[in-house]
Amino acid sequence: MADHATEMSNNLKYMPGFGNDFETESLPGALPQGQNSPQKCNYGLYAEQLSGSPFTAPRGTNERSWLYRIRPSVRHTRRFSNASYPHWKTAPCLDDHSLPLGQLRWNPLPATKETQTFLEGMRTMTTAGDVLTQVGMAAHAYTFNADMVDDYFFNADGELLVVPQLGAIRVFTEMGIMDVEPLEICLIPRGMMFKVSRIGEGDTWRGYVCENYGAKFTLPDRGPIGANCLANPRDFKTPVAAYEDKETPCRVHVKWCGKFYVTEIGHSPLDVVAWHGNYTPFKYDLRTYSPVGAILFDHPDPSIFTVLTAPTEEAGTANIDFVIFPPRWLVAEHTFRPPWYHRNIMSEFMGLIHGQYDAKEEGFVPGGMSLHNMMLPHGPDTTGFEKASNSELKPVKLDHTMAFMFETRYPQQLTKFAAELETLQDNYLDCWDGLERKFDGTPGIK
Ligand SMILES: O=C(O)Cc1cc(O)ccc1O
Ligand SMILES: [Fe+2]
Repeated sequence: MADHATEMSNNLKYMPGFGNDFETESLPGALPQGQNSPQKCNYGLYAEQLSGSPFTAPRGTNERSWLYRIRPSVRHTRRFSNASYPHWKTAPCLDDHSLPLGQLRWNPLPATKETQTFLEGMRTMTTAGDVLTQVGMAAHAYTFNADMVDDYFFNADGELLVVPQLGAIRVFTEMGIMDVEPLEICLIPRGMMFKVSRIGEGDTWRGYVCENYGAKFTLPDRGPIGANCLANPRDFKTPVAAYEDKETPCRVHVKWCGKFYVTEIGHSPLDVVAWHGNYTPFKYDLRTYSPVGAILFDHPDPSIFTVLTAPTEEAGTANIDFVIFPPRWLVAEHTFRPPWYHRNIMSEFMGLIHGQYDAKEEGFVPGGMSLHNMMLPHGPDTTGFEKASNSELKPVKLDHTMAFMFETRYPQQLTKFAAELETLQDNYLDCWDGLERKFDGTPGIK
């Protein structure tokens, strides 16, 4: 398969379902039947287990896959040397910078000037928690303009939730290939080797990544909503097995407890011919999310738009919620329809994939980012407030919009890069300037 694809491939096959036990082989008979570890595997393949949960995790959260590959992965990680990706930071990271506390918003990362790959183009905006105790997350933004051809990567520190915003990407993992375009997301499990290449033409490919150090992302419970709507399991797509049979010099890059290493090998590590199991990458089309909302009055909490949640031991207190704000009908009567003004114990990192966000029609642009950290007040800008307080409340389709939030229980620490980024908006706070006192002590609608 060529590294630079001109368009998303219709030939790639995916298997539907969230957390299913899948099986797939790219050569007939490559997958052993009835057992995991035959004395000798067909085609001379090596059998290898990849564990995404402790062996003893309860059945409902126990995840592992069996990979049948040309070489065992001990042959893919020979003698590491130190490597450096200075812009990819890991918690705890209390970078020294002089930006005081505040609500923050950025325009998109500037386009890449040098040639760089997905790995080289990763820029950490915030970190939270502590990778050494497998708690917390990092919010990254990326730009890149070159394919990873003979360069491969795995992240031992957490799974990666990739949210392309500009340009489609091909993610070739050990377990198969996913083509992912803006308005789709994909998840690369912790420890899984992969490379990313560009799809289509362009100057810059751009997006966001949430690195989850904690328990894996899963579907939120629906409670009284019942068995359907929100993110439906069948819309999650896991790739079928695909492999590269390539005997050329390659490099495997690793991130492990915040440090980077690289190893030189003479072949591709993406050599899995068949696999079965439930520890897998997947992609998901955000357009298949079925939102449920207020159908009479008031603005519900954004948790109704949770696509995936990464839980902690404390009930209802997520390490990360991945929340989207998709197109939807607004029908609530006698209601201020956009988000209310609020302060939140959770910390909110937001991005805009496409269109406009209803609380901030100006200033929050596609590819942009905002950070409303623990307990910092925020809400609609003055224009949004005036518009929503005075508009006729007929049913309105909120269209051409797709914002998202990485919301974490842990305060998000700004990196020096984010604090000094040239696209930081100095005047963000001005968006609330016009919210003047209306109260004059007399009753009545003002
Ligand atoms: O702050 C934001 O824009 C995100 C958000 C949206 C919403 O509808 C309610 C709460 C909330 O934090
Ligand atoms: Fe908020």
